[in-house]
Amino acid sequence: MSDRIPLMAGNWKMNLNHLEAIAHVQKLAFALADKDYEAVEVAVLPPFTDLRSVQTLVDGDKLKIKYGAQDVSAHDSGAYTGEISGPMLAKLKCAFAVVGHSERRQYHDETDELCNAKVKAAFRNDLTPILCVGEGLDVRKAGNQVAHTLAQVDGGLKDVPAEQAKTIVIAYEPVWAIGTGEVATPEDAQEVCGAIRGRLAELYGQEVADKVRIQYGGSVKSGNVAAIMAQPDVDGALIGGASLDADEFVKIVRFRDQ
Ligand SMILES: O=C(CO)COP(=O)(O)O
Repeated sequence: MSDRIPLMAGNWKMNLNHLEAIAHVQKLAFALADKDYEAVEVAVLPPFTDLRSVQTLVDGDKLKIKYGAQDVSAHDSGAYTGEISGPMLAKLKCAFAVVGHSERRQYHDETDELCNAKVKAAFRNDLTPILCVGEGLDVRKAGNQVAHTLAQVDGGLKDVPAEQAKTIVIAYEPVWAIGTGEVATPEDAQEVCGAIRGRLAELYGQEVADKVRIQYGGSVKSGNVAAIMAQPDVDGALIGGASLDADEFVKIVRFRDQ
């Protein structure tokens, strides 16, 4: 048994405006009890425009739920129209910043080099990066999922010191399993998550590798989360669609009861 505390994070993607966000977090707060937060770290990752409302609610009611952003600029300030900086997110007391989600890699051409700069920007601003990695269907069919994913881990962590690396969260999200209802089998998830931990051990030593939380993401639901979480190198889940349903998300948080 590892002493890594599972991280269940809801990636809302481009869903829920700030009023809906308040209602949703209130529902979660009402349903979740102290014992849930003791067993699992619970986080929501709303769109940028919701973050201030979520912060006000969490601060005002001293909620234990954490929150973060779905992206962060590689730059801390300046002429970067449309970007949101690490200092801005830190000022809103975000705990996390997602980096390199496959939808950003795919639709915004984000490279490993840019993801690396974003990981560093997150660390520079005391945000925990959730670095997303994972292969597409072609790569999976060719059996190259491990090599492909490890190259993304190498790229994202380039020149990141061990002191920082030990606090990163890595999310393995096979692209073919995202929003498709097609879940990787628990064995598929373990194969790649185990390989990621092995690579972290090569890069930073076993002690660091044992501290890093590795999430699985891709069509996670209350019905499949327990089997995935039973894998030794899976330390949480990054949940898209199912995180928009408060009851379902709470069930996922309580994966041990499923
Ligand atoms: O991309 C994901 C989370 O970041 C997964 O999305 P789904 O849970 O909707 O498949």
